[in-house]
Amino acid sequence: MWIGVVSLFPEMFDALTQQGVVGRAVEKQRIALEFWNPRDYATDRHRSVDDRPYGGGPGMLMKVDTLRSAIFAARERAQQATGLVPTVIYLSPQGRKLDQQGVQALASAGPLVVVAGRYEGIDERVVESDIDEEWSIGDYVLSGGELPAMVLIDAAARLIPGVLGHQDSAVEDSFNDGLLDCPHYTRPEVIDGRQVPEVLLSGNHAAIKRWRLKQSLGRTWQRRPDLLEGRTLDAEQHKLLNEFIEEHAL
Ligand SMILES: Nc1nonc1C(=O)NCc1ccc(Cl)cc1
Repeated sequence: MWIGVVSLFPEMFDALTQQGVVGRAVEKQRIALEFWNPRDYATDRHRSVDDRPYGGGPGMLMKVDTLRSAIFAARERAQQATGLVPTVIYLSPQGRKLDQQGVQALASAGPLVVVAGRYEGIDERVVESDIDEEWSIGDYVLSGGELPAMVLIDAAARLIPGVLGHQDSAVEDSFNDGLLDCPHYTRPEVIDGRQVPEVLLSGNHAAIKRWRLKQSLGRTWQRRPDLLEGRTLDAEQHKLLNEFIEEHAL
């Protein structure tokens, strides 16, 4: 997967590329990550990359010409590297809320150019003319688009074949099948008098699989009933959820 990043702080992305799943994916060339910094296109003595907002008000906006030059360069490179026209993504609280389905769509959308903004925003005409999709990672205000960009890249990278060690860990991840994750346990067997559920020590893999599905269904019902709304459960899942509800009926 080819991802271009437009950012004034490309070094922030070291957090993504220097270790972990995405780091290994970049090393194994499952993901190509390239950066364009608008500051490299600044022509004035101060190398300015911000500009004042029409209509006044506090704060600055990203300077249009340096931002657009960086986006164009990234777009050009994407086509040269992949032969495909990239999808240009802009992260902001005004965007479409990112969820696992959105991540799956972006991970299979061909090359991406991700625009990480700074200051108070970018000119609306740049959004209209150069941005294909605007996405939000949540309803809160951050200081820039770099962290949201890293969230998106990390989530998408996990879905690229061969990126995760054992592929099934991606499958069993919560939200992969639209349910919350089941509880997890590891050594020691007892923590402050709390024991590991017997079934997990039984070696009965069918029972363990069943227990985990029941827990996922039950926790989703308890904590995020909205996730169950758009979903039809098969007979087995209905049975497990009903068992869970009976066991947890107050
Ligand atoms: N929440 C979010 N989901 O995606 N992005 C955000 C966010 O707060 N971005 C901050 C931001 C975005 C653009 C610019 Cl120019 C400046 C700051």
